[in-house]
Amino acid sequence: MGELTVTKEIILGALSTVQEPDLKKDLVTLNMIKDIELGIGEVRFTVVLTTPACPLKEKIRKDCEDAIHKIVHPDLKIIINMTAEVTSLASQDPLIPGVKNVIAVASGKGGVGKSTVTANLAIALKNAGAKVGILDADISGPSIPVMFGAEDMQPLVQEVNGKNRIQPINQYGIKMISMGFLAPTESPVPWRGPMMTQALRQFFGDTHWEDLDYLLIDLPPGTSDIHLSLVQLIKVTGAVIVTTPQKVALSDAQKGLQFFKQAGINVPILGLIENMAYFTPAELPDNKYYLFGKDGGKELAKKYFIPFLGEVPLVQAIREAGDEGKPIAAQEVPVAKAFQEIASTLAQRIAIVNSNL
Ligand SMILES: Nc1ncnc2c1ncn2[C@@H]1O[C@H](COP(=O)(O)OP(=O)(O)OP(=O)(O)O)[C@@H](O)[C@H]1O
Repeated sequence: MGELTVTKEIILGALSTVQEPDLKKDLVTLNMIKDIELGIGEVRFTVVLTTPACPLKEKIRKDCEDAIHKIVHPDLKIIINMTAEVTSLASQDPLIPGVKNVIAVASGKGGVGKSTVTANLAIALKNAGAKVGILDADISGPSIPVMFGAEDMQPLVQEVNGKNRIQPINQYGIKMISMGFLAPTESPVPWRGPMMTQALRQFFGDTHWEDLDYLLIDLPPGTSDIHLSLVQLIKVTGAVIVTTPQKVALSDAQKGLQFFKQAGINVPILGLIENMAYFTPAELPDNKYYLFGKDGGKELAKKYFIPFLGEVPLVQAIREAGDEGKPIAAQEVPVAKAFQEIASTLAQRIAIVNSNL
């Protein structure tokens, strides 16, 4: 490569022309370039993405290569190590110091598949390499234990730093806590508001969550005392709204999202997911039947200027997987891809919200 002297500053100069497409700033300003090492005719460095689920990973890699080839030298060999460090809000909550992001998953109407979506998104984020937990905040009607085939499991209580802490259940790599692990589900306890708030506080503060990139909160349907307690107890990164496309569900979803948007609560809406968007029979995978109407979720997202995170079809396998206790995203089937894509888009949105754009 002749007389060329490449320095770290020259490499940084080239990389400062590469934009992070979502955050709209260059990689150097965003502090995403680490460990530059120069060798003979080659350069190595690390790009630290804001989430392992980043869908733009390959684009960013290619943009770095192109910038260096164009600005520094066309023949320089470039070895890039792509890693990720999930970002969090400026101050993490002292009640859960190791948890980077708290994501509320809400719906207006019951039965739209909020718990199913929570369970599958958790697994999809974990599959992408993130550390994920689920807090089942549906205190009086928990469904997470059944969906994870963990209804007979009981969390241990262990002393950590002189304090008794609940050890979350770990199933398929997801840490989780639910009232379903602690109280018998067949004899429903008549829960009152303050008791629920107390239980929720324990789920956050007395559970040994350790380090998590994303803690997903499966909220009860509607807007309840629990919703209010959640936003009062903890700093929530953002909320995801799950709806089905039919009118009754959409009008309830609207109420759900208005709850988070109201003054004094101000939780950013990360986006909307349309579940049961269309029916696809297993034997005719290319056929789509819009049983509940078409694009209702998309239109609602448009109306409220919130991102549309994606759609999940109504397929028998999703219901069966939930009933069998192994969410579909944990299985090697095509429909798992829908959750993987939504999880990437969601992770991207979280990074954007955290960068205060
Ligand atoms: N995309 C889907 N395809 C097929 N079945 C689904 C789908 N999404 C959810 N289901 C099924 O619908 C039922 C309700 O789902 P789920 O319990 O997740 O809803 P929910 O909104 O959390 O309900 P709740 O009112 O208890 O909060 C479950 O049997 C689940 O397996």
